[in-house]
Amino acid sequence: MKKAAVLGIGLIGGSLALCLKERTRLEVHGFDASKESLTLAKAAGVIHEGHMRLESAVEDADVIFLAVPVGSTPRLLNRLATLPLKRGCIITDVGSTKGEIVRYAEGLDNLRGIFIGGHPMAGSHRSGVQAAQSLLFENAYYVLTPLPETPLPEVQRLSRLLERATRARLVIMNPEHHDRVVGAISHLPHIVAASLVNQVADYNASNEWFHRLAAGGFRDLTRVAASHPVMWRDILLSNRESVLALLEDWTREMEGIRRAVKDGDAQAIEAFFHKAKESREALPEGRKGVLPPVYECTVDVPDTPGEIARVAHLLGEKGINLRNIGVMENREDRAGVLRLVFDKEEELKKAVFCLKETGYRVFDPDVD
Ligand SMILES: NC(=O)c1ccc[n+]([C@@H]2O[C@H](COP(=O)([O-])OP(=O)(O)OC[C@H]3O[C@@H](n4cnc5c(N)ncnc54)[C@H](O)[C@@H]3O)[C@@H](O)[C@H]2O)c1
Ligand SMILES: O=C(O)C(=O)C[C@]1(C(=O)O)C=C[C@@H](O)C=C1
Repeated sequence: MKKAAVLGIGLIGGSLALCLKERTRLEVHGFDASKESLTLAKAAGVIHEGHMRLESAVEDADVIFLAVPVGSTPRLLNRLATLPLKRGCIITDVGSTKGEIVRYAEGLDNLRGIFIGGHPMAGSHRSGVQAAQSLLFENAYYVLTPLPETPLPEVQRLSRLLERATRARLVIMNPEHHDRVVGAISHLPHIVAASLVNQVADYNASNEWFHRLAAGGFRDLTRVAASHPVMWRDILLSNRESVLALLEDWTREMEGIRRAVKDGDAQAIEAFFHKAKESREALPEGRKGVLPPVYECTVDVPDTPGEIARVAHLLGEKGINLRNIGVMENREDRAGVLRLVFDKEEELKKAVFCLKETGYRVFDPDVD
């Protein structure tokens, strides 16, 4: 493989482009409807080459990634179907929904290339190439949704490429199954977060204390309500069936707790929270769950220049090897949260000790 084309150089397309540039030998070409995004991407070294014309972006490409909102993906697939793509090229996407897109691509007889649906289970409420980062997908699941007739060698070729570039965990799923699961753990939660924020915004309109007093609980719960409205509009419309079924279950759940509160049913209320606490605590997190061992911690640092270098220097002085260091993008209001990854548990332990001793606030998922 020599050339990759990434269509849509935003948060996900830009992050993928960075992964491909940093960890493969592919020449990475970007295409975007926004000239500004392309200019930014080129200037920041996210892509080798930027294109406003789709034809030149995908010409001779061995692999094509579609990274635009899911509502725009079918139109882009239509356009690809009119182009003389390289024989045997792999076309994949990163959309948050899979059923509709995979079936659409399947129906395009003229599409030269092998389509394999994809979805990296990592992201952020931020959007645009400015938010792109090459560590975004590390240790996250990356779902591929090939159909039974998709040639296995091509699925393996794409898996290997993505594994190397993103350092994610590749898994294969049926597209409809993906949509039911991701509907429950991503799409419904985004609706609920947005509805909470909207409800409180209405109260706040006549009394500003609602926003002023909003503390950790509200903020933790609603970070994703700041996500891109167009992206989420498209996701709900594309996964309509699953979302409707989930909203029905959600309404039933809310009715249950409403009734328990109304009836003063202490036992039912406690059981409601008890079940949630147990399930939340059983969620696989980092090395505690099904993901492979990751020896990592996060460190709160002041948002000032030179802080990353200071932490790296401190650890270096103690002979502690850092595998990776990155600024976490998904913790609102904590711009200075550094994620440190180590190869060995003992290195993590030494690092946590030394950082705490120096006065840093460190969060170690195994201890805290
Ligand atoms: N944001 C997340 O957390 C996340 C995570 C996983 C997957 N996804 C999926 O990734 C895709 C991209 O999301 P994102 O967060 O990177 O969005 P984004 O807004 O950051 O980037 C989208 C980019 O696509 C460009 N674009 C939009 N329509 C276009 C078109 N028709 N032709 C060319 N360029 C076009 C935009 O200019 C923008 O640069 C979506 O399908 C989304 O469902 C998002
Ligand atoms: O971290 C976030 O902000 C995200 O919303 C990421 C998130 C999610 O976990 O729901 C959002 C959409 C994707 O398709 C995959 C991941």
